[in-house]
Amino acid sequence: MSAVLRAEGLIKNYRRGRAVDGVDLAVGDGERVGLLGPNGAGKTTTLLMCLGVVTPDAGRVEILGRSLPSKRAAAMSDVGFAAGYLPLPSAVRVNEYLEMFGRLYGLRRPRVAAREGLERFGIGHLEKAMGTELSSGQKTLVGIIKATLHNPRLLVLDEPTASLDPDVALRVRTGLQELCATNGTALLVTSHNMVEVERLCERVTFLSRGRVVANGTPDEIARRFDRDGLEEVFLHLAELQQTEVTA
Ligand SMILES: Nc1ncnc2c1ncn2[C@@H]1O[C@H](COP(=O)(O)OP(=O)(O)OP(=O)(O)O)[C@@H](O)[C@H]1O
Repeated sequence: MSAVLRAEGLIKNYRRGRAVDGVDLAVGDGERVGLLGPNGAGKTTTLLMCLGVVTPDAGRVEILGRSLPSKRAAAMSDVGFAAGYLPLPSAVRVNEYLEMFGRLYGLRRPRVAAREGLERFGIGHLEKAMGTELSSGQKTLVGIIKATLHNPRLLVLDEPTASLDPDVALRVRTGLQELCATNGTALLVTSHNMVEVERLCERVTFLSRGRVVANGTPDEIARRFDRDGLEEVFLHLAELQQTEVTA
């Protein structure tokens, strides 16, 4: 399988210490990968280095064969990014917001793409709503739709369902599964919801204290740690991380 994302030896130091410590991460064409780990494990920092938003102290990142940072602009035309914590402007309507991004992406029919995205994630009725009229879950959905308007080869999602109730989270998962199946979009997603990751991702990379501690299918990882599913592996790793911090 050819790689849409290949990151090698990523290191990032902050004032209080090393956040990411030699991470290798790859996402194959059309592959759905979960990046997991306890709070502070280095997931967001790793994602932001893969997107060229945070500059690594060491290591390299390639997206579809284009190296960051020199080829970042070209690389990003094939990437979409959404996160639960990204704000949405309040003074525009949802369709205006999406169409504006569609035009920035250079789409020939931004209105059609916006409409399709809204239908895919089950919020067609919010097309004319103002940003101020949306719940935080609805804002998250609009952010994901924005990130997928240009049919990216790689979709990066940081905690996409963090603030969502189970019904909306299911809608996000279903929309993502449909998108990936239809367009062959590869997915790199962080989440603290292990059930969601088990359903959505074919492969999982676990981080703990900035290092990769496991990489494989959810079943392989559960077997390797002799645990019943990802939830138990997560709890085990979180406990180890906490023990190391307090030791
Ligand atoms: N901009 C920053 N400046 C200083 N330290 C930072 C910065 N961003 C992250 N860190 C530190 O780097 C470490 C990793 O943070 P990161 O946000 O990557 O973890 P995470 O796995 O995404 O955590 P969470 O699950 O809580 O979102 C943490 O110890 C954090 O305090």
